[in-house]
Amino acid sequence: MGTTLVAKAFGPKVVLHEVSLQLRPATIHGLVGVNGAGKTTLLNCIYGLTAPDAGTIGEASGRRVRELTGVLPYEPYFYPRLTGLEYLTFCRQARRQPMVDVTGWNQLFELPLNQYAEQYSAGMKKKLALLGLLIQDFRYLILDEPFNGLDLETNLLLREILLGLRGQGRGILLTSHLLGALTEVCDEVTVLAAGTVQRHYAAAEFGQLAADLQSGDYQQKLALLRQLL
Ligand SMILES: Nc1ncnc2c1ncn2[C@@H]1O[C@H](COP(=O)(O)OP(=O)(O)OP(=O)(O)O)[C@@H](O)[C@H]1O
Repeated sequence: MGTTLVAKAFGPKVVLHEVSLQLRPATIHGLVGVNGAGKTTLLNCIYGLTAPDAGTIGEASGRRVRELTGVLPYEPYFYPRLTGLEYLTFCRQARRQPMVDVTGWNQLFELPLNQYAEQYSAGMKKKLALLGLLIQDFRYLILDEPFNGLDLETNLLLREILLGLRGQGRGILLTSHLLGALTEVCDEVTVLAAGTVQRHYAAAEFGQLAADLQSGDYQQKLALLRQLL
């Protein structure tokens, strides 16, 4: 699955300039970049939540990306007066699949599934949205900041879950601002800067990624910080 030369502007503001990116099966692909670089916009274009102005998005089989892909938004939203369990049932039924037993999965996440989801804490909402993806059978997953807001134990569990899904052949595209989480789980990382692909790093180049992040601009900011403190 991938994008070719995708461009997107909001009014006069060009947010994506001809971005091309490939998400392969059995691969965890990290998308990083400073705040405002265009990561969420790109994910939204891939999933079809935002219409790109130019470029193509597609999958080798020709099937619609949305049919094959589950998405975890940065801030999951739940309808009012829907319990956690009702939300999970809705996830399955929306794709014409019968409900499954979620007891095992919920032993991992320990959610109060009989309570209204909108009353969950931020981390609990993220866990519920993840659970909604895990009980479906997506070939690809798009996860916007999946580690953010999860407690320490669930963060560790999520890393194992992602590696397990990769082992099943699924392709996972995720954004994160946590270098450690990225380098531990990703097979490759694409750095987006001001709406263009700045560089693509294979796993063997992750040392260079860390070095690049700490050079140039960052060193100037450190010098400024030393004056300010
Ligand atoms: N609906 C919109 N209308 C106008 N501008 C938008 C819209 N959505 C995003 N933008 C702008 O597009 C740019 C990229 O935003 P985007 O959310 O894709 O960045 P990001 O890389 O995901 O950032 P972050 O790391 O902070 O989540 C920002 O300058 C943002 O203000």
